[in-house]
Amino acid sequence: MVDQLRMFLDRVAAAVPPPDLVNEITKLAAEFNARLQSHEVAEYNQVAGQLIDLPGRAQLLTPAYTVEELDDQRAAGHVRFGRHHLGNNGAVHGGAIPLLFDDLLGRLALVGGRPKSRTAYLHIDYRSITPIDEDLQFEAWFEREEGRKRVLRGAIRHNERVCAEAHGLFVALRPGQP
Ligand SMILES: CCCCC/C=C\C/C=C\C/C=C\C/C=C\CCCC(=O)SCCNC(=O)CCNC(=O)[C@H](O)C(C)(C)COP(=O)(O)OP(=O)(O)OC[C@H]1O[C@@H](n2cnc3c(N)ncnc32)[C@H](O)[C@@H]1OP(=O)(O)O
Repeated sequence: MVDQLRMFLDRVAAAVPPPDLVNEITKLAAEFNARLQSHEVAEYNQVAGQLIDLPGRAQLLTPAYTVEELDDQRAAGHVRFGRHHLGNNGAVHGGAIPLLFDDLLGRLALVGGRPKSRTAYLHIDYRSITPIDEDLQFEAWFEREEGRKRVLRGAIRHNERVCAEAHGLFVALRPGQP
């Protein structure tokens, strides 16, 4: 379902459908929304975003990324942005790139039984165009840990070319802290 929804968002962004088809799809989408509404659960019971074996952990906000290497200091894998994440002229939207890094660095900050943390800051350097519809490689790693503070870095590459780099501070939450 998540794969189909990701594809649907890419198709919606890319298509200029005739009015009859727009009406038909609107009716179908309204029917799906009504059917899902009756199965709504509280945040802590939802599965979207929790399925860590699925690309992008089944969280539709992020692009479908796949983690291929992981230890308690480093993660690496690949990602592909589609038309849904297009900014313009074939390049990924500048807001979609920190979104990916927040997810990657935020997830790595939890690995190895570390307590939950929140992003205190996330700095992005846009080094070159990040293309849509291409397989890109990502890497995330720990720079240092000092008490509750975890400083992580990340990079997205298109083959040998660096597209974007990230530098983030994640602060471990105290018990009961939201
Ligand atoms: C890669 C694949 C791995 C596979 C993983 C497997 C399983 C994982 C499964 C699922 C994972 C699911 C989700 C994870 C994904 C994404 C995570 C995203 C996380 C977020 O997207 S979350 C939303 C955005 N985020 C916020 O909504 C934060 C709002 N904010 C606050 O909640 C507070 O602000 C907080 C808590 C940050 C700190 O507040 P606080 O009161 O607890 O602590 P305090 O202020 O005392 O700071 C303590 C020390 O940090 C320093 N410090 C703090 N902030 C700083 C800054 N900005 N610049 C420089 N230094 C800073 C202080 O200077 C002090 O340093 P010192 O101790 O040296 O004095």
